[in-house]
Amino acid sequence: MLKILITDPLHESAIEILKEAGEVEIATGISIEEIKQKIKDADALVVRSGTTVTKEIIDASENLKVIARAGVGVDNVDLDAATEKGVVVVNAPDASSISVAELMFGLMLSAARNIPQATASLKKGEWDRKSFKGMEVYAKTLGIVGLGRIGQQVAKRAQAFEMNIVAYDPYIPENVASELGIKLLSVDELCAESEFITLHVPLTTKTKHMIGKTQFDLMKNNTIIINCARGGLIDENALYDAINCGKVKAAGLDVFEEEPPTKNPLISLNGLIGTPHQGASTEEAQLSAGTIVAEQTVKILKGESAENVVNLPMVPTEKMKKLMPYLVLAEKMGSMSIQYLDNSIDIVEITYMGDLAKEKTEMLKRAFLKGILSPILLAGVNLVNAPVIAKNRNIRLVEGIMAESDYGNSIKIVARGKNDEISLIGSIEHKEVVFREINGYRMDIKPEGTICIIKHIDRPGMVGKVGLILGEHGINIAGMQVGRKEPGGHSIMFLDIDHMIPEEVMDEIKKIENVRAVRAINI
Ligand SMILES: NC(=O)C1=CN([C@@H]2O[C@H](COP(=O)(O)OP(=O)(O)OC[C@H]3O[C@@H](n4cnc5c(N)ncnc54)[C@H](O)[C@@H]3O)[C@@H](O)[C@H]2O)C=CC1
Ligand SMILES: O=C(O)C(=O)COP(=O)(O)O
Repeated sequence: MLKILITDPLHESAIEILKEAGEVEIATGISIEEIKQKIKDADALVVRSGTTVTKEIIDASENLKVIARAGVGVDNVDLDAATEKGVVVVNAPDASSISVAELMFGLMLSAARNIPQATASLKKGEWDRKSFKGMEVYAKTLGIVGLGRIGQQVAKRAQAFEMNIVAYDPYIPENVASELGIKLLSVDELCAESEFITLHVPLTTKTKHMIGKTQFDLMKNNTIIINCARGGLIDENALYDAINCGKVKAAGLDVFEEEPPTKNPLISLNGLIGTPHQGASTEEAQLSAGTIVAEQTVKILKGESAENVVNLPMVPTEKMKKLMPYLVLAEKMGSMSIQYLDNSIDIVEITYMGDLAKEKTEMLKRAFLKGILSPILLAGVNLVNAPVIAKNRNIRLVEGIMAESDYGNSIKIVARGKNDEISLIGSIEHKEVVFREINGYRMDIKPEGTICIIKHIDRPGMVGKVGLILGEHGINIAGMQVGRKEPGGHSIMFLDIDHMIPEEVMDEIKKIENVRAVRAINI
């Protein structure tokens, strides 16, 4: 009999579906040590956001085949550890979009009209009609950060309130925004123009604290900010100060950097209203998320394929084994391209060179697209769905082959965004991915961890100036390469560094004379 372990509250209908596939054990609110014990002989683990599925937990399992996340964000599941162990991870990416969008309006209207404070006063027996004067949302500007599934649902509903909608999402094609009647802005412009701001991006190294002191300083007085995505998107200390000084009239938070927010000073502020991570907690969303992942779990346990697979642990065929290092190469090239351009990609030319020109390259194309999409969509992109998601995001891909190459079996890509382009040639050396050319500069880079790319004019002392700034901030440089085409011309500097570079340090480097652009890339 198969064993299915459930460690977070799940909809009854989902439990019923799972019972048909095996013996179900429901153990919510248990410690990591208890999960490690219980998972030993489990075939499936079903969670929501309450359980952090660490490598330690995954490694403690002996039979585990599937981890099901009954919701959207898989940031609580160690995907690499699952893939390494051959465990499939599934989620339900669309199930709660409408519920989250509706909660955002609940919080927005509550904040605008002081509904929670007025209710509390009423319950105390008071009849205070003066203290809770609010503001209309009609004709006000709503700034939506992240125009994905939830952001678009929010936009549609905001139109009914006749709000003026602007958005920040550099990776969304302009026509998607214009069809929704939305003006795309930079995040700083959005902060300066909006009366209401709502966040709908995933938490990544790039989005962490994307709303901090600089953005609060740009806001109008009495801005209302709503966060139903992830706590870490807002610098909570900066929000505390912004509420206290009147920049922010009210914040409506469903999510917090640390949950539950027991020691969070924000909670005591009158300008803070909130809910305990309730975005997906509706009958409809839970029924949908629960049954979707339960059905997927049953399919995987039966050895069938499922639709919402987040990772793709494959048992490679002999042919695939040969291509495997090139799949990693293609994915890293995709990841590098999107992070370098930091904007939507319109067209990619991909050329398979050397013996790769004779291979079936469909999987390489898919791996490249997965590389482009994963840094911005975080979860839910895999080799199966990457081409469809890319098509929906208007990414055009042109493939070609070339028998001759300076680097043997290698891949060349040229990716064009709105304002810039990148070309890369990569190959495999001693089983490792190596980037051999970047924008026509010969290089020898093993793309791993954090890379800082600096475009500059070739002048004496550039390396020293950059090194000094990084050193002053305690950032260690593990390796460095500089490429130039001719003395005194355009150059490119690659730094292999130990940590992600904070935004303010990037800004300092940007200010060095003759520096043209700075990018921090995480691979
Ligand atoms: N409060 C709750 O209970 C729930 C919260 N969520 C959270 O909501 C968030 C959004 O979910 P979805 O809309 O389904 O995701 P999605 O993947 O459909 O959309 C995210 C959008 O963010 C954009 N984006 C990525 N990086 C960006 C950046 N650096 N700057 C600006 N835009 C960027 C992407 O291009 C994409 O359009 C996720 O973090 C998810 O975990 C989801 C469900 C329930
Ligand atoms: O689906 C998500 O990303 C959520 O944040 C919802 O989390 P939950 O399933 O309610 O614990």
